[in-house]
Amino acid sequence: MPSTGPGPEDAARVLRESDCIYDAAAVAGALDSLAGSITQAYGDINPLLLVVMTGGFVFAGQLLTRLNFPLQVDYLHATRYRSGTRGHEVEWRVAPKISLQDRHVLVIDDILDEGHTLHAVLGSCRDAGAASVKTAVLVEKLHDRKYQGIKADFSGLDVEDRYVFGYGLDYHEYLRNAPGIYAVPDSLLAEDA
Ligand SMILES: O=P(O)(O)OC[C@H]1O[C@H](OP(=O)(O)OP(=O)(O)O)[C@H](O)[C@@H]1O
Ligand code: HPA
Repeated sequence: MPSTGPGPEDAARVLRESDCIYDAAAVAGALDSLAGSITQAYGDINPLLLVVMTGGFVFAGQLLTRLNFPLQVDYLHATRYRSGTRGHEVEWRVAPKISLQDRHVLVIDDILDEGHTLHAVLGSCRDAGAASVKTAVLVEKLHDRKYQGIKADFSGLDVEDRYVFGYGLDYHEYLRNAPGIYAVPDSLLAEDA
């Protein structure tokens, strides 16, 4: 539980006052479609799926049960937003335990926003000797601030340029469990400043 910043009552108010842009059924449809594309690309090549914690765990969990082929799973923890809503430098907390050498690696994260996190993760996977590295995100935010024009190889849902939460995406570490993708009104975000 965070010691500073918004608390549970604030999170409840944010959930009440936010816009649901994709409900659970829409997310499930996107997951089915992503699972189909990922199965086509990876079904025969024994990939290593690398989940970017913390936000990637809900997406990864729901995606994995839709993938019916041999694969291994590991995780790493990199964070840029820490517990807030504004980005900083990418901070490494936990590295993968399984060797990436000569593996086909699929990096799984909740969102591609400005792309600094995925850019850093991709670089480190290549440095670790992966045979190939691709990325899958549940949500891609549409704006022109992408770091070095980075794109996800597999992407489920587009969102406009607003702070979003749900399905693993947090609002000050809360609301990762929200059963849809929600956008926070700018007026509430301004209260974080
Ligand atoms: O494209 P970017 O602008 O780099 O942002 C995307 C990253 O930001 C979030 O992680 P965060 O740093 O908030 O850590 P968390 O997963 O623990 O919430 C999210 O889970 C992505 O990893
Ligand atoms: O819009 C967002 N929501 C939650 N986490 C994030 N990390 C980057 N962008 C976002």
